Amino acid sequence: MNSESNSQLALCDVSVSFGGFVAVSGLDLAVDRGELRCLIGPNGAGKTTALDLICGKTRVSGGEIRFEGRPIHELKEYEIARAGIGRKFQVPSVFRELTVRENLQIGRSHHTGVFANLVRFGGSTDDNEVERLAELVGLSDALEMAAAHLSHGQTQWLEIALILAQDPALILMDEPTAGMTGQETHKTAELFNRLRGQHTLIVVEHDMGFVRDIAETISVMHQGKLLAEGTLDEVSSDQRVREAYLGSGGIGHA
Ligand SMILES: Nc1ncnc2c1ncn2[C@@H]1O[C@H](COP(=O)(O)OP(=O)(O)OP(=O)(O)O)[C@@H](O)[C@H]1O
Repeated sequence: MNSESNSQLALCDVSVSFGGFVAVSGLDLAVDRGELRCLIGPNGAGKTTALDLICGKTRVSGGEIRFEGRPIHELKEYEIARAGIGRKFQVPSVFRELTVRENLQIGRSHHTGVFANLVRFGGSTDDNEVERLAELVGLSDALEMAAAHLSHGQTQWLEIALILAQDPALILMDEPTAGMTGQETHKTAELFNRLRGQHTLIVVEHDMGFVRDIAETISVMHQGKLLAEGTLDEVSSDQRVREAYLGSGGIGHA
């Protein structure tokens, strides 16, 4: 396990309740720079809520979250994004009527105003960066295609490219392979392996085949707490983890 003091991200004794229901309770989690951390756990374990707390979508009721050595749990969502934390939600937020290229051009811009951004673009540095991002996520052949015509998997990759366009130090991904075909899931694992080390990634995922393809350290949550941490083999042979997954068909069927 990482030492919290040296970690890029550290959650220390973090809790949150919703109208009396404790969704996250005394959660400790530490992630090092450049790590690809998988966060798993049975339904309702508090995984999405943990991501919500890190990115400021939900406020902690207790405890502390530190990023790059600085407390962030009292910052506003946009301030946390500016500090270098990007979040991919389950529902993509691409501009469906615009092409992949136009989406990426907007994603590259730090200015607001969609059409103003389109007009001011066209410089070769930005073009190169847009093409590099498209290649990274496997969308080079789809650059001139309207986002509305992309497959589900391609739309998710475009969403990932839009987050990468902001170059966040830490990226939070909530079930990135949900609804993908087996082939799309495999390509997503390849993409994550390419991103490994360049950004810190925290990936909430139920697909254990995908987790096996990308995993280094796995953190297992149960009932709002960190239950176990280790390699996939270590956590899947942990008796407490097996018990937590009872009733959901076991860890392999989470
Ligand atoms: N805004 C909210 N208001 C009330 N309860 C909530 C809220 N958000 C989450 N919860 C509850 O907190 C618990 C943890 O939810 P969360 O979505 O974080 O779990 P999860 O581990 O991501 O589950 P899953 O794998 O099913 O997505 C659940 O019991 C959920 O119903």
